[in-house]
Amino acid sequence: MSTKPLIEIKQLWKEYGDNIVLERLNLDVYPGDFISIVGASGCGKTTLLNMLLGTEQPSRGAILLDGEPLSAEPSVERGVVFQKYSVFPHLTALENVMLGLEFASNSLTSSLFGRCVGAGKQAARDKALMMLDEVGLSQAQHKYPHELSGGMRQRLSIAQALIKKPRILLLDEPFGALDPGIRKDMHVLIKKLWREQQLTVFMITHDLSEGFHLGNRLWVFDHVRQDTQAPERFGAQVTFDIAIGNHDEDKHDKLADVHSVFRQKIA
Ligand SMILES: Nc1ncnc2c1ncn2[C@@H]1O[C@H](COP(=O)(O)OP(=O)(O)OP(=O)(O)O)[C@@H](O)[C@H]1O
Repeated sequence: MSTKPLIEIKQLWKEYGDNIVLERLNLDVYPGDFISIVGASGCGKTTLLNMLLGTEQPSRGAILLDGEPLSAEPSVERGVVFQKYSVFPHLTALENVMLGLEFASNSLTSSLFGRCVGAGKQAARDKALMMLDEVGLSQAQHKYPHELSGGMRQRLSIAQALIKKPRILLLDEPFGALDPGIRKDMHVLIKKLWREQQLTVFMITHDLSEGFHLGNRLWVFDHVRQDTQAPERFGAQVTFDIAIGNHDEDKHDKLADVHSVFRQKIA
């Protein structure tokens, strides 16, 4: 693994009015890290993801990408998948993935709706078909989202996020709404894509086992300081940054060690 951080989070604070959500985060993230993020509801996990995506800005401090301040809006370097599917209901699976390419090229005159014709459109279509194949959806290319199962819709969201070949993938409880069996299939898929596409991944989860199974690092968000009279007075921090590693046997032992400590903190 590279010794140079891909992302540096430096003295980062996020406040909404008087509500201090996050305080003084200092973290380095390396290319190829898969960071699982856990913590109690409302402690700022999604807020951090939004800052990494560029839809929210830090109140103080900075996030650096390759040593440079992160651009103030989403870019092709960062793909995102939410728990609720972010695909468009009136487009087929193939069209949804092609639309992902359009966002990447910053052209709103899309190959679906306008100018991009001929070779360009065919290339976009071929790329989208390959991506659908990667996520196991080639048979469903002409289906609309409402004709897909929950797991298939999340596969489609992942295809849409990855068609732009981002270096960073942001996952906000991506499998939270899926049945356990389907979740397992999704774990296999996301691990495969992480390795093949050499992604750096941030994944919020409420399932500690899932976080351990997928991640090579686990961040636990918690409040170091508490004021019960004024809960908004102190922000959450990353209180533990646990190196989980990549070997399933080691993970199993470590999970058993920390399960009882963190169980009540992440529910
Ligand atoms: N745009 C916003 N304006 C004002 N307050 C906000 C905004 N976004 C988030 N917050 C507040 O920031 C805090 C953290 O919210 P966030 O969604 O990041 O928590 P979370 O850890 O992801 O929670 P959960 O696990 O329930 O999804 C909450 O108090 C929330 O009300």
